Amino acid sequence: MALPNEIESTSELLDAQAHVWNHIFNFINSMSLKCAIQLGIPDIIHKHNRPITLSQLVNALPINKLKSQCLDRLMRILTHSKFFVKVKISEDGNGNEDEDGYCLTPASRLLLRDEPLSVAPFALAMLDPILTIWEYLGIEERWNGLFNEGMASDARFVVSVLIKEYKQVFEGLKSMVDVGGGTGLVAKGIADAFPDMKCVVLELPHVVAGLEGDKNLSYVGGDMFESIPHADAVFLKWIFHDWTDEDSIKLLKRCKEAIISSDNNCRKVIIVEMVVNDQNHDYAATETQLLFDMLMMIEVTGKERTEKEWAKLFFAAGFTNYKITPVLGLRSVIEVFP
Ligand SMILES: C[S@@+](CC[C@H](N)C(=O)[O-])C[C@H]1O[C@@H](n2cnc3c(N)ncnc32)[C@H](O)[C@@H]1O
Ligand SMILES: O=c1cc(-c2ccc(O)cc2)oc2c(O)c(O)ccc12
Repeated sequence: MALPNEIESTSELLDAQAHVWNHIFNFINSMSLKCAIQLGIPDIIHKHNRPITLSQLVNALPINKLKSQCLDRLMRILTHSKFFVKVKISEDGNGNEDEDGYCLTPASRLLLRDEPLSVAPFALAMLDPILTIWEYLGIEERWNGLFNEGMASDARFVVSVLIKEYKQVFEGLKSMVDVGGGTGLVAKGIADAFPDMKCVVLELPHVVAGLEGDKNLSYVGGDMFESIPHADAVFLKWIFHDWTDEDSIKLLKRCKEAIISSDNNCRKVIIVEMVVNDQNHDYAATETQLLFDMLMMIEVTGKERTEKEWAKLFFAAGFTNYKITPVLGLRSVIEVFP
C-alpha cells in the first residue's frame, strides 16, 4: 500500500502514528497525576524523608497489596513525566540487593498538602469529573467550591512570586484596585507588603458578601464593566482571558477611567496573564499556553493572547504604551500606561 501523501518513509509514517497516539492518550497523564494526589503519594514520600522503595510505598498506601505491580507502573509513568525521580539506594549493609527508591521533584513538592504554594487544589478542581457533567446534573455548588479553592491556591502562588521577584511593579502606588480579585488573597498579599497602599477588591456582590477588610484592604461589590473605583492603579489577574476582544476593550476603557484622574506619575493598569509566545523554543511552555487557550475557548468566551493581540486591545482602548515582564513562568506581568 502506498504511503500517504507528503509522508516520505515508513519511519515517518510510524512517527506520525506515534504522535497521534500520544495526543489521544495524553489525558492518562492527567489522570495519573490526579491518582497520585488523591493517594497522597507525594506526602508519603516526603514523610519517609529518604528515597522510598516500591514495597515501602505499597505498605504505606491503603491499597490491596496485589496491586503492587499497578503502583509500579503508575510510578513509572509519573517518573517519566518528572513528578518523581528514581535513585539507587546504596546497599543497606545486610547483604540486600541495591534497590531503587523514589524521591520528589520540584513538581511533586508543589503537590504536598501542607505546601502554602500547593497547586494540588487547582489540579483536583480542573481534573474533577464535574467538568464534563456539571452542566447536566446542576451540581454547580460543588464545582463552585472546587473552582474557588483552585483559584485561591493560584492566587497564593502568584502573589508570593510577584512580591519576591517583581515587587517594584507596585512601588510608588498609593492606591490600587484588584478588579475581579476574588476573595482578596492577591490584594491581601500586596496590602501586607505595602502597608501604606490603600487596596480595594472589586468583585461581584455575591463573591464579597460578608467579607471584612482590615487596615489597608477593603472590598467593594459591583460590576467592573459599569464602574471601577478610582485609584493610582488597577490590577487584573486572570480576567481578560475570560472575555472577548470587544468586552476586553470595554473593560480596558473602564480601567483607564479609573486611573486617569490620578496625579501619580506611576499610574497604570497591571495585568497578570499569559502572553502566548508561539515563536517560543520552549515546546512544553507553548503547549500549555495553547491548552489554556483551548480551555478558554471551550469553557468561557475568552482566549489567551499573543503580544500583538494584547497591543491591539490596549491601543483600541486609548492607552499609549505597555511593558511585558515575563516573571511568572507561563504568565507575564503586563503594565499598560494611559
Ligand atoms: C478566573 S477568576 C480570577 C479571580 C482572581 N483575579 C484570581 O486570579 O485569582 C475571574 C473573577 O472575575 C470576577 N468577575 C466576573 N465578572 C465580573 C464583573 N462583571 N465585575 C467584577 N468581577 C467580575 C469573578 O467573580 C471571578 O472572581
Ligand atoms: O483553570 C481554569 C478553569 C476554568 C474552567 C474550567 C472548566 C469549566 O467548566 C469552566 C471554567 O476557568 C478558568 C478561568 O475562567 C480563568 O480565568 C482561569 C483559570 C480557569
